[in-house]
Amino acid sequence: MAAVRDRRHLNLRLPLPEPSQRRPRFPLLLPPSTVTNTITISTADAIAPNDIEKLNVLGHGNGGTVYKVRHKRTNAIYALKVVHSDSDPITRRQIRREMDILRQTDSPHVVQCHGFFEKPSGDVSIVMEYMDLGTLDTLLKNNGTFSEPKLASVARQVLNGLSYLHAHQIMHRDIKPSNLLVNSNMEIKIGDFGVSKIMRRTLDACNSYVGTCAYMSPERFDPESYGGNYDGYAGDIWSLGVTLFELYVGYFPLLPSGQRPDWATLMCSICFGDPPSLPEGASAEFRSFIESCLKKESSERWSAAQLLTHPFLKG
Ligand SMILES: Nc1ncnc2c1ncn2[C@@H]1O[C@H](COP(=O)(O)OP(=O)(O)OP(=O)(O)O)[C@@H](O)[C@H]1O
Repeated sequence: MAAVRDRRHLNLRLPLPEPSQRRPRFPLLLPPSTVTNTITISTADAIAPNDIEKLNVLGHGNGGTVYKVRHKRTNAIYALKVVHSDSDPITRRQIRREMDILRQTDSPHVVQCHGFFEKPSGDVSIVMEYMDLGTLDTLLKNNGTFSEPKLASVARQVLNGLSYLHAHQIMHRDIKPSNLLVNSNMEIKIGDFGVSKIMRRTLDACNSYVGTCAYMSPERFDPESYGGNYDGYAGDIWSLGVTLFELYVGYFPLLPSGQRPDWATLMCSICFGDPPSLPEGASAEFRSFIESCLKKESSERWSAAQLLTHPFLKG
């Protein structure tokens, strides 16, 4: 197990850089990527960073701090993700990657981006739509577990987002409750593209070890045992299956309830254990849906487009 040999620290989030990765070419017209001191809300309404007032901190991620902000002139509310100039190179690379991806995505199921700016000080910021209920992780902690009808709605929306991303050769690689944003219309949008990857060629290798370990598929933990390069699209589906399972039962399903995850235990559970089974009481449709996401063999896992036709989502 090369993966075991290579890991010395118990770190659930392992964002290793990809030295060979270059900024991708985009098929769509993009805003200028050079240093700019303005935020482009629309071509007719560009605002300077000074036009934005920070209201409060919404959260901290590996990649920086997210603030709730107000546009002073229009009163519009946004979320502003800031990575400071003194952040480590990996973090700075991640926010640039996120900017690159958000520049070319346009889906109701992917968080919308309203602009970017980079201050002369080196701080890099992304202005995003504000999702007023936070993330699915917040909802789980505050409101408890999700019913099957609610999960079907979550699954349908996330799969629409994944289907869009995968059709554009973008793999998210870090699907988990805290990266799925929610608003009070119960719209779910995929966010945090810091470790995502755009596949420039169909046969591009995708073997970097990034993302949050707990939600990683078996073939990402141990690519050698699973035939070499992993399929990142199928990896996103595995992560969605774990996420939905967790929202249903209220705890991370791949470890005994309450156990603190360490890397080795996780790896054994994901790579050598059977996929978890839903508790009694789950419907046959939901059980079948989760099984279709959590096939250990990635080639047997359903794609996002296939899952959108699953009977569980028919209601
Ligand atoms: N568009 C948004 N609207 C409202 N809140 C947001 C938005 N984006 C992020 N947040 C809040 O900020 C927090 C931090 O987000 P961020 O994307 O930086 O990191 P994360 O996904 O929580 O963590 P990690 O980087 O470790 O994956 C989120 O958990 C969420 O609570």
